[in-house]
Amino acid sequence: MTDVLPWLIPLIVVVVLGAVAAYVLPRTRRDAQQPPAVDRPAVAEQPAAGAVAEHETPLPDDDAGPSPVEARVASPIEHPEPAAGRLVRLRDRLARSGSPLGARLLAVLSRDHLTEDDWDELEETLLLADVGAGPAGELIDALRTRVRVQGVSDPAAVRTMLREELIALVDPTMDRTLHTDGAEPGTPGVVLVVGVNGTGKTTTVGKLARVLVAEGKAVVLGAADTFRAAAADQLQTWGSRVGVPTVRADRDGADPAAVAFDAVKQGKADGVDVVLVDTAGRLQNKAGLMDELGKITRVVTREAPLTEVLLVLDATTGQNGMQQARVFGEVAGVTGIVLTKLDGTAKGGIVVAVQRALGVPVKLVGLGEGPDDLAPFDAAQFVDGILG
Ligand SMILES: Nc1nc2c(ncn2[C@@H]2O[C@H](COP(=O)(O)OP(=O)(O)OP(=O)(O)O)[C@@H](O)[C@H]2O)c(=O)[nH]1
Repeated sequence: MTDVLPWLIPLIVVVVLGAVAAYVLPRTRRDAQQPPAVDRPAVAEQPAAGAVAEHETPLPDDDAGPSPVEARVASPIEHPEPAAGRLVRLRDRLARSGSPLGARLLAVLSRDHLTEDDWDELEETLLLADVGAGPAGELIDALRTRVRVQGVSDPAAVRTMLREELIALVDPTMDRTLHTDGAEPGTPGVVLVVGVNGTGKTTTVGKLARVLVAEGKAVVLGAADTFRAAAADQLQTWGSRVGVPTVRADRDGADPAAVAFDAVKQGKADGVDVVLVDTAGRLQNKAGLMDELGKITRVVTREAPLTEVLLVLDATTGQNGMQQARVFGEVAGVTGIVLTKLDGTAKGGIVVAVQRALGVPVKLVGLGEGPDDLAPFDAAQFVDGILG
């Protein structure tokens, strides 16, 4: 035994050292490869002297609010297709959901001699599709007059008339341009996305970022939904797929106005084309949340003018969306409507009703949960989708 000891002890030391090295070294290397969790932007500056003093809406830096952080996530970058022409998918989606609107209208109109009951049935069909009483009555009157005056009974001709009247009702003259160009030199376009809970705001911001990237635009996302913990992660995931950074708060429940402000500030500093700001879902009867929305609008405007305020409405909620639309219109100065989940309803008439209620156009529609299921709205394509 004493003969073995002199070489056994060094051997044990070598084996132990080897085991320790095998455990520690790979961990150290792995840690060195990890990107930092977050990348803090410069501390937000005060706006220029002379900016409007507003005691009830302190500037983000005065808020003891969050210090928003910008997260850039490295992952394979996707190259989405441009959005033009996507609305044709509506026909397929509606066909799958058994769109009764177009089918029922055409079934009645193809009858030989249209009676009073037939016209009532047509009007009822339009009402069931959420067109709204006023517009439904207008369409029936216009169609009735044309059918009578022109003495048309051929189903194909009646169908053409119906198509024309529906297009007129949806109003092809409305300007549906999405305003994403900066309103002033050196400022990005700023798009604020608002609406009640679960309508699809975050999803829409993510899809819209893809549309803009497909157009070759540089985009920054602002995760001003600090109310729902997972919303910022959800948004960041959308952005990272197309190489778009997300400015977010470093803690839940932070001041959303501060995050929105920092996102726009960051976008301006980076010289991007568009900043898209997601906000928390809010009920139109919750005064505090609606005040908060007003504050976001005012604070963001100090950094750059808002170029578009999009109200996201869930098409499946039908007429309930009308009251929401009106209140948001008053508080947030809505300039365009995004109607989501149009794939999940046969009641496309809500397009007409909501445009009438707000006097602003539907600019985009959601046609599904897929990343590229957001389509620019077009009156004729929409009606063709409904009529099948
Ligand atoms: N079928 C369908 N689902 C959609 C569409 N747009 C959004 N969704 C789904 O609607 C659900 C809610 O979407 P979110 O984007 O989380 O809604 P949100 O308005 O941000 O929600 P809050 O932050 O809670 O207010 C998700 O499951 C989306 O996939 C659409 O056009 N069609």
